[in-house]
Amino acid sequence: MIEAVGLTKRYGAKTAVDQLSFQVRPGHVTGFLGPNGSGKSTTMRMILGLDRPTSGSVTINGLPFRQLPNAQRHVGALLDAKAVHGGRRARRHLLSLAQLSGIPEKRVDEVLAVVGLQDVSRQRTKGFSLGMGQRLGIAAALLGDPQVLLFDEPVNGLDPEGILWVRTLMRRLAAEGRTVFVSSHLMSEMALTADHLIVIGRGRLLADMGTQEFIAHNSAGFARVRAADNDHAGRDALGEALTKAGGRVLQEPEGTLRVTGLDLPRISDLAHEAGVRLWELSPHRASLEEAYMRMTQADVEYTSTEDPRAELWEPEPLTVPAWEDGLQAPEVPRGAFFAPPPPGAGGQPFLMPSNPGELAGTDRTTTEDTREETR
Ligand SMILES: Nc1ncnc2c1ncn2[C@@H]1O[C@H](COP(=O)(O)OP(=O)(O)OP(=O)(O)O)[C@@H](O)[C@H]1O
Repeated sequence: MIEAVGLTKRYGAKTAVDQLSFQVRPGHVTGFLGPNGSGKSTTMRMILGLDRPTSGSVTINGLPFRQLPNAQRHVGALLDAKAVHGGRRARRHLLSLAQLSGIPEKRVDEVLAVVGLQDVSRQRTKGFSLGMGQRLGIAAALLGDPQVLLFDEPVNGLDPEGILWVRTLMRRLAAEGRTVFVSSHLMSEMALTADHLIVIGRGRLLADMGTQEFIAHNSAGFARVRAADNDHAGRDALGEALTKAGGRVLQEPEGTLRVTGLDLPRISDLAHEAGVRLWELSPHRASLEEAYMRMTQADVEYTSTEDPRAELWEPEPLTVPAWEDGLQAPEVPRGAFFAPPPPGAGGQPFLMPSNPGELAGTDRTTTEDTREETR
């Protein structure tokens, strides 16, 4: 287990890591996310004793890295795949690392086989592609068969087959009961690989929770409701019924409704009562990328003038339908979830359910389960 308590690092006036406290537990792949410059690498370097905290502490299995006896046998890390002397042959490089830690030579050949570099093991690393370099870095991390593994951007430069391989490897290492801590900017990959997330922004902790719970808490969930094609009257009648029942309804360009504030069974009942045939009634849950963008929005240091991320939230122009005209905007409860107001909504907040699992009956169980696991 890795445990950080009040971990802080300042470089002059710059606070790179600010009072971070978290635990990375064995048996899980824990994703470490944050915008550029948010302090991920600095945190990893402090975990590995390469940087000294200004204040606070971080331990691995109860001890600071530098106090771990034969640390390479306990902790393996990939921080910078390019940090290998280009004139060295891959096997020679691993062999010298092994010898420094008293690791037998046969382990070198084992890890070369694990990462698929056995056929190029006698080549100099300066001829290696970025992906081959990553594989070599992962081999070095695995050398001591450690219980704790840290990977900084391990899939950087890998092709789809390589990415799948890393994902499978991480999950296998965690299933063996190891502690796996991995940073990445590839959200779709993190959603598939990590079961727990630690998210930081400007050096501060933003979230420490299960991946599914993170998505549920930071995404604007809604129900998509589509009346049978050409049944415009039915759609309008349904929209009115949903609004009267307390739902908030927005209309997509082709007429599909986005509904918040009502659960799926209730929407189905209301459609039935209004005599409207439905061709679609589905929960919409945002992706990890969308949830992540939403959470870190305020903590991004480097942005282009025109922020392309805005499109992730509302790619299509939504309209407030006629049946919402003249209605008072519902009061927004504290801690509610928001999406940017759609065009024409007069700047009113788009009310999201106070319980993010509310729209998706099945998701609620998942969220609860994840919370249970987190405890
Ligand atoms: N040695 C250093 N001296 C001064 N400032 C530093 C040093 N190392 C990091 N920083 C600063 O600390 C902040 C955090 O940097 P860090 O590399 O930890 O972020 P990161 O989350 O890993 O970023 P990225 O995702 O871009 O790799 C940045 O503003 C960076 O400029």
